[in-house]
Parts: sequence; C-alpha cells; structure tokens
Amino acid sequence: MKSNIPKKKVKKSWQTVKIEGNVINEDGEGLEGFVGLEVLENYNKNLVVLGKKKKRQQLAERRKDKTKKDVRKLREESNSGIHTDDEDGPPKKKKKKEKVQKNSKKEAKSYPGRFVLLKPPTESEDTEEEATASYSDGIRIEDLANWTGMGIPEPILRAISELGFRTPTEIQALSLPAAILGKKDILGAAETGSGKTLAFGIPILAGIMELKRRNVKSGIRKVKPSKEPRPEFERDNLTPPPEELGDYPEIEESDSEIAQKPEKEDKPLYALVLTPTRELAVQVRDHIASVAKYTGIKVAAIFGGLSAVKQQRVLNMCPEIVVATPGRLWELIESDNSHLKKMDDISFLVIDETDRMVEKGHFEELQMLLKRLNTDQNKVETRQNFIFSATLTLVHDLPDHLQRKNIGRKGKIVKQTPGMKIQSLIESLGISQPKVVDITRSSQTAETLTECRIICSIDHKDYYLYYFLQRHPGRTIVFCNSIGCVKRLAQLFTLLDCQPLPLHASMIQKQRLKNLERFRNNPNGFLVATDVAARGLDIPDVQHVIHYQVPRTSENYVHRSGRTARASKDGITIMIMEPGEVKNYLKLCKTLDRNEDLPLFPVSERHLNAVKERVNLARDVDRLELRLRRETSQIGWMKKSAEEMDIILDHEDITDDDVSDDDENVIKKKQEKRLLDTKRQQLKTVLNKPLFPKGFSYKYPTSDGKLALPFLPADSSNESAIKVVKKAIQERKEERKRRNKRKRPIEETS
Ligand SMILES: Nc1ncnc2c1ncn2[C@@H]1O[C@H](COP(=O)(O)OP(=O)(O)OP(=O)(O)O)[C@@H](O)[C@H]1O
Repeated sequence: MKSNIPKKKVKKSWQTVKIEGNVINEDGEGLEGFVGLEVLENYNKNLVVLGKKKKRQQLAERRKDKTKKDVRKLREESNSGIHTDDEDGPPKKKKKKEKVQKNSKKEAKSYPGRFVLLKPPTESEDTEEEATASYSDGIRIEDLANWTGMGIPEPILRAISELGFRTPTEIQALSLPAAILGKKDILGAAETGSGKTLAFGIPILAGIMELKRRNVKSGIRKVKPSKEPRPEFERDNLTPPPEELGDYPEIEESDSEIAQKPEKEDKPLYALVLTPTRELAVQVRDHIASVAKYTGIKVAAIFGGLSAVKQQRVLNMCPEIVVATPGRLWELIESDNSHLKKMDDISFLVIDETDRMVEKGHFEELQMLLKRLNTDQNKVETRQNFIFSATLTLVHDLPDHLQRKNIGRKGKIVKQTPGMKIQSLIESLGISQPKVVDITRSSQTAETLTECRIICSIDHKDYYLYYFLQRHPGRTIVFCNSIGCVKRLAQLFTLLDCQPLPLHASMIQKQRLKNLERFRNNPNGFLVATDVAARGLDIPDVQHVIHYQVPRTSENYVHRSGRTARASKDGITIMIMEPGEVKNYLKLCKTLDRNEDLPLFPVSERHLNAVKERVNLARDVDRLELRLRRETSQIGWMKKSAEEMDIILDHEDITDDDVSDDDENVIKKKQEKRLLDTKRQQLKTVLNKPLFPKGFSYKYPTSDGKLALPFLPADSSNESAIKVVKKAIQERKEERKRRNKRKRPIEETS
C-alpha cells in the first residue's frame, strides 16, 4: 500500500491518513481492534519499525562526534607520515551541511513515504522497541557501541555484527583508530588468537572503501578529492537500505580461491597480504572476506601446490586484495600476470607472521618483493604497512659461540632488546614511523593457556601420547619436529584406531587442505603435524596441543601452543620430553621468562600397562607390515627391471607365487605373514576392551622418573585435562605448604 501524503506533511506525530479501500481486507471485516495508522519514514521489512530513524541519526551523530575527536587527537599525536591535504581534513561546516542535506534528499528519494497498520504503542512499548532495535538479526545497535569512533564504515560494522563480535579485542582497539583515522603503519605484537587478522583486515577494507569513494587508485596517505558522488552503500555511519545491500554479492564459503562472485572488470590491486603458509593464506582470505561481505571488495588467495593456471584465472577477476605466499606470488609476477603488474601501486602491505617471514634463509622471494615494492620512495611513503606476529618482540639470549667471543672483549656483543628488534624490522622492511602496539606478556603465551609436561624415555612417548588421547578425548593437535616423525605417528595411531590426520609439507596440497577440513569438522579430531601448522591456524575449539618433541625454538613453542586457548578460551599444552631434550627445554624456559618448571601432567600408572600392551602390539603390526611391504615392492621392482632387461631372476629374488613351498625365504615370509595376522587379531581384541573402566586414581611421573601420587580423588574419570592439571598443581602447592609447616617447628627449636 502507498500513502498519498505529500512528503512535506510527514511529521513524527500521529496523523490522519487518507486511504483508499479497506486496509484490513476487501469486505471490511476484521476492523475490530483497529486503533489507528502511523506514518513511517524509512520503513523496510528487516528493521524494527518505530523510532528507527531517530535511533540511526543519534548513532550517526555520536559516531561523527567521536570520529572528529579521534581525528583531531591523532593529528596532534602524529608528527609525520600523515597527509594533511585540505580534503583530508575535517570537512568545512558549509560543505558538511550541504552533504547532510544531500544525503537526506537521497534518503527521501530512496525511501518513499510508506505507512503500516499498527496498534499505537504505549510509552513502555516504544522504549522496549528502541532497546531491542536490531542492527542485524543477531546484535543490537547498543552492542556495537564498542566499535564506534574508530572510523569503521557501516558495511564493515554490519558484517562484524553478523559475526557476533561485540567488542574489539585489545589489539584491534589499539590498532584500528591509528590505522583507519591516522593512516599509520602498524607494528603489532599480541598473543596468539587475539584477533590480529582483523586488526589489519578492517583498516585495509576501510581504506579501500575510502580510496574508491575518492576515486583514487593508489596511496592511502595521499587522498585526493573526488567530484564523483559517493555511492549510497559507502556512506559512513548510515545504515544502507537492505534492498540495496541485497544486490551486493555475498561471499560463498567454497573451495574456490576467490571468495566472491567473479566479475570481469579491470580494478586496481589495492592490498597485498603475505603469509608464510598456504593454509594460513586460505584462512586469512576467508577471514577478511567475511568482514568484506557488504563492501563489494574481493579477496583472493594465491599459494603454491594448486594449479598456477587456475590462480591466474582468479587474478584475472581483479580482486582488490590478494593474500599470498611469497613463492607462488613471485612465480605469477614473473609470468607477467596483468593484475599483479599493478603490485607496484598497492596502497596496503601486510606481512603476517613477520618474524618468520624475514628469517634468514627463508622466503627469498619476500626480499625480492620488498626490493621491488620499495624502489619508488614516493610510493613507499604513501603505502600503509602492517607488520604483525605474536612473537614480534621475542628476543633470545646470545648463542653460546657469541657469548664465548665476548670473554675478555672490550666492545661486547650485546643481547638484542625488543626495541632493537623492532628497529631492525622497520629498517629492513622500509616502513615509516609505525605505531608500535606491543601487548605481549613476558611469558609470550595466552593468559588462558595451561602449560604442563610429561617426562619419559624416548621409547615411552608413544605410550603417553596414546594414554592422553584415550583418557582426554577432544580436538587435539600433536606437533612433531620432522616429517618422518609425523608419518610414523600417523601410521602407528591409525593401527590404534585413533584416526590421525597428518599434515606436513611433503603432502599434496589438496590432501593438506582436506585433512585440515576434516580436523575442523570433528570435535574429537586428531591432527599430527609439523610446524607447517604451527602459525596462525585458527581452528575453533582445539582443546589440546601436544608437543611430541620439544620444539626447536621458543617461537615454535609459542605458536604451536597458540593453536589452543584462542580468543580468550581455555586450552592446554603438554610437552612430552625425554632426558635428551632437557637442554632445549631449559633454554626455552629462559627465553620465555619461566622461573619455575612447567608442572607435570598427572597420568594413571595403573592403566599404563594396558596402554603399553596396545601400543606394543601396534608397533609389532607396523614393523611386520613395513617389512612385508618392502619385500613385496623390492621383488616387484626387480621383476619389472628383469622384464625390461630380458633377464631371469634367481630363486630367492622371486615372489612365493613363482617358487616352490619349501624355499627358505618363502617359508620365512609365510611365517611373518602368519605372525602379522596373529598380532592384528590380538590388537583387534585388546582395542575392543575399554581402557579406562569407571573409577581410577592418577599418578604422575616426577623429574626422577618415578611415578608419584598427586592428591587426587579416587574417581576423576570424567575430568578434562585442564581440570586434572589444575588440581594437581593445587595439590602440589598444598603439599609444599604442609611440608614447610612440618619443617618450621624443627627450625624454630634448633
Ligand atoms: N573482536 C572480536 N571478538 C571476538 N572474536 C574475535 C574478534 N576478532 C577476531 N575474533 C576471532 O578470534 C579468533 C582469532 O583471531 P585471529 O586468527 O585473527 O588471531 P591471531 O591473533 O591472528 O592469532 P595467531 O597469532 O595465532 O595468528 C578468530 O576465530 C576470530 O574470528
């Protein structure tokens, strides 16, 4: 239905409305209960009807005031690097007035006056409606108040609201205003899982929107005015009508490398995000794309292991943001990809996991890329850079050989400080006076992370790992130091029916992504990985991280452990260490500022025997299978070569199909096969029995290798791993207190 009321007459109070025909139904029935009509502006089906416009205006006003204040503050703070073109400054009063008028005209044009049949609200109902006014289906306007004043454009806020993020995380709150309003380079260090991706993702999207609005192809710090009218959907702080938003392509969660609808158009390449691993590139793309949902900005991921031709095609769609691993990116640059030719003009550069990316001997392509990007000083100055990692400011002791060099030397080689590390990064990456946001704790790990260890002989590691997996089901990642170790564990734990999912660099990329997806989808998923999965991967609800071997560097420990306890959730990390690894462990404790040993994880000794029986049987099966496989493949290879060379093989080289039953080798092989069948059967039988019958007590291994009894209740069978450790720590504390109390009277009497 349409109102005939001229727009001028529309007021916010009740009005008489001239209507044609019946408003209820054609025969006039159903008018009982009809009380009145209200005239509405800006009515649309997705928004709550009453008071909406008022609410929106108030919110826009509040945001504008805060934004103005922030801009003023940032301008005062910043001493360089910020362009102060007139157009960049706060809009002049007259212009602003004109703009507001223009906008309201546009609004009036796009929202024809409508009316709706409503029961007149009572005072209290009206208030109630205001309070529950929905910004999106999930979050109320009030709930996004924490995101205001940072210069985040409305379409991004809308996506944030849909993601359910009510408050910016600390790193986001500290980085966003400086990045969006101040156009500062950001060097951000914050614990794992603290939301660093959006700390650079949101400013990039906001910056691209600004550049598009101003019709500028490159250089966020050199913003120029545009005579073009601002597109409706990009009006900051104003809710775009859902009819309009509906026309924008929504991001499809799919396997494709591009997260939005393909579109053939020659658009600038605004931003480049570099990540150290392929899986991280995919994840960062998806994360940014989820926030870009209503901006129309496209994000693509370019990484090795998948078809380069396919990725060329993706780039031909001109995504504004490219997330890439350095190797594949360089390969495509060298192949003269037309979209990547625009790389020299990018306005935003992100180097995620920077400390890893700039490590010597890694990512030579990154150095080449930086050299190219930093050739033109004008472009360097107008580009905004983001340097992020959880271990950006982590510094190490001098290595032994340098410490020895220092003996008797005058100009001593000094240990690098976090400040020195930052300075050298700034110099090597060619960034200008960044805002440094370092909110890492001295321990470097997340506050919600519980850390502990298990000490055992190298041979017993499998027992403890199997024990843990059986005793504490839940999404678990086991990290190893080598691909060989991952392969061995994957084999062994498959035999033990644990369904491990391996992930390492020599697997084919499709399988890597598939395994990660399977892990993500299984609440009891068990991923066995090398450090390729250590950095950045954000898999929800990983409960346990196990270091099967002490990591080689403190950084690896921090990042591996950071796959759990993310976004303020609890998590536990357990280091399984053998005596040969103690030296590395101590070094790690020193670098990470640990004054005390990590607590020991409680293990029930009683059940270790059953665990050993299973693991030993699985090991036997594994060994026998491997031997038979080797023999078979060796014979196959010899037969193939013999055929090719047209020669006849000796008896002992040929399979049992080709020789008589009394051949010694054949007899041996048959015996092995029988043994393998028996072992398989035995393993099957023990795996069918429950390992942990209800009700048992814990014991945990002490540093001298003996198993001590922590003071735990007899039946702790349903407790989580975190609870078990926390209890053990508490009990140890109390035991220490008791011991000290017992000692004191003796000391006092002596
Ligand atoms: N403001 C927010 N509120 C709630 N959750 C958020 C917010 N911002 C990001 N997240 C979520 O927090 C999780 C961790 O974010 P992200 O992966 O960006 O962390 P990170 O700091 O980059 O971690 P890492 O150092 O391991 O790479 C993600 O699941 C993300 O969706």
